[in-house]
Amino acid sequence: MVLLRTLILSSLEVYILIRLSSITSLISWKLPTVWYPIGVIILTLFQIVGYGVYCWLIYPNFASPLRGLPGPKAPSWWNGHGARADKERSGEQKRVWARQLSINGLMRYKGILNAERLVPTDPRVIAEVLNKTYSFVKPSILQLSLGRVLGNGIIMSEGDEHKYQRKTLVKAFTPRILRSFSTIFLDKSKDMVKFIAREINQSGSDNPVIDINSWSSRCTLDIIGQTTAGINFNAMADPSNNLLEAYDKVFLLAPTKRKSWLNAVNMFAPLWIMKRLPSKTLKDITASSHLIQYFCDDVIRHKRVEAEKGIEKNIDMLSIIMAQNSLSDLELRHQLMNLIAAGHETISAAVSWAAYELSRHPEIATRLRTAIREAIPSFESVTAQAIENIPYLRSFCKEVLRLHPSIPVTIRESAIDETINGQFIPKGTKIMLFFAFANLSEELWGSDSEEFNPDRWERSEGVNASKYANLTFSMGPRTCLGQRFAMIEFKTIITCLAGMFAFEEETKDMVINIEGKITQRPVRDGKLPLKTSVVPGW
Ligand code: HEM
Repeated sequence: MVLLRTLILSSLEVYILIRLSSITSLISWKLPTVWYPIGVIILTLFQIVGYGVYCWLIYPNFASPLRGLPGPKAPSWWNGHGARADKERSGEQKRVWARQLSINGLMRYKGILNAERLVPTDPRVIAEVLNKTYSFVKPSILQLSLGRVLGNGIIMSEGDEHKYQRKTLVKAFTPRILRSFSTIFLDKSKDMVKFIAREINQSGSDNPVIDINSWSSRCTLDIIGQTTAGINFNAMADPSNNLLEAYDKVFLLAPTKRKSWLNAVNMFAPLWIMKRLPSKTLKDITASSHLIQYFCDDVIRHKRVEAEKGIEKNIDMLSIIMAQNSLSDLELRHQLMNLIAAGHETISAAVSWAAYELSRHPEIATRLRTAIREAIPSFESVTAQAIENIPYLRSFCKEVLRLHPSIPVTIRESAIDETINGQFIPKGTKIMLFFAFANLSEELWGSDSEEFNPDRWERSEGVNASKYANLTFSMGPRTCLGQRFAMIEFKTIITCLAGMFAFEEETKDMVINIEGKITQRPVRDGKLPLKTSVVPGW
């Protein structure tokens, strides 16, 4: 668009120049026609370079209406705080800056090539941005990268389209439907426990090292397949499952150095360039993305045939959405891909964090196991109803999600000139919403806000004191549609895992990285290696 505008402008300028020169006889000789397009190209290039220099050096330093906002001094005159500041996803560095500079409202920093970023540091200001939903939209760069694999489903749609899609999808999340899913949550969680117990048995050791990331990912994929479309991905029984591999590749779940480079290029380069890059990883991603699309199309086709024949199977989200007859098959494919993506990795990350915290806090693990076993006498007798009545389990799960939100940051871009906290925000400004400013706020949660302590949920501060204290599921018109679904599923998986097993770090104070493209989880060499043992007597 910018290029087209510049081209039109340059053509006009060349035309005016030539007209003027002939009128005022500034050019006494006659230019051959071939020079006209060359003139346009040269002028266009000049203007593009000029515009680039303006955005890079002049706008952020001398012209931006946001330049007076408080923020850290950039270490580089040409590259602000660099790409690393943009990549940091937990918000830890931004919280340090806000604390050092006593900023409580809006902070500004310069990212890669001096690009301006705003960071609301007060939970109320984060909420204001989230509530002005259609003024602050998902950035176009995200549309390019994520939209490319997810299609135009509920996650990436905006405005009236989003309202319409949400109204259609919300019918698949009613309490009645969620109740019917609890059997699936339970069956799959129990299957996972049996598979892990078998792995322990076969290892010949009482507490072998098990990759919990792999199990959490496979179990949650099986659950989401069954609940969204009534299909069995079979990821737990078959770890070499095509679809599981495809999801890993598309979402770059265990990024290698090479993959992170591609990821960065993918953020900026147009699709036709990405498609032509001679890279095996990229070809794999495209093939995987196609596999997921074909798979979804196939499921939709089958459902249509079944509906025509009047075959009624178990209830699932896709059937409920299709029964409304309001979406085309292509739209259904996009929604199905969105639901599988949104509901798989998020819970999988939460389960990994839960196991990691259990391994680091044996006293909490013992207390949780005792609470579960007191409420439910044996593994075979676990029921959905019993799970709902264990207060310490609820506190434990909420604390995991508070301290380790599966999606720690979300980005918005102003679609129009707007205001935040009374400050004028020009169109196109990028705003980084780090949930840690709420979830880890000392003001809201006390001086131990960064510690893992499920007991805080019994006290009156934090979430009871402010509705902005826990933003793990975001808020406003785009708040997580699957929040209740997620809580029931999470509690079910943790009941089975923590009720049956004890976890221990592979080595004392094991160093982990926090990785993932959209969700964040604890990782060591691509895995979460925890010593796992069966605790007898259940
Ligand atoms: C621990 C689990 C989960 C967490 C922490 C979580 C968190 C979030 C967050 C933070 C957003 C807002 C993202 C943004 O605006 O950029 C979101 C949106 C969404 N989530 Fe979840 N989620 C979880 C599980 C689920 C599940 C299980 C489902 C469905 C089965 C789901 C479906 C969705 C959908 C459809 C949206 C888009 C809503 C919209 O834009 O209107 N989520 N989630």
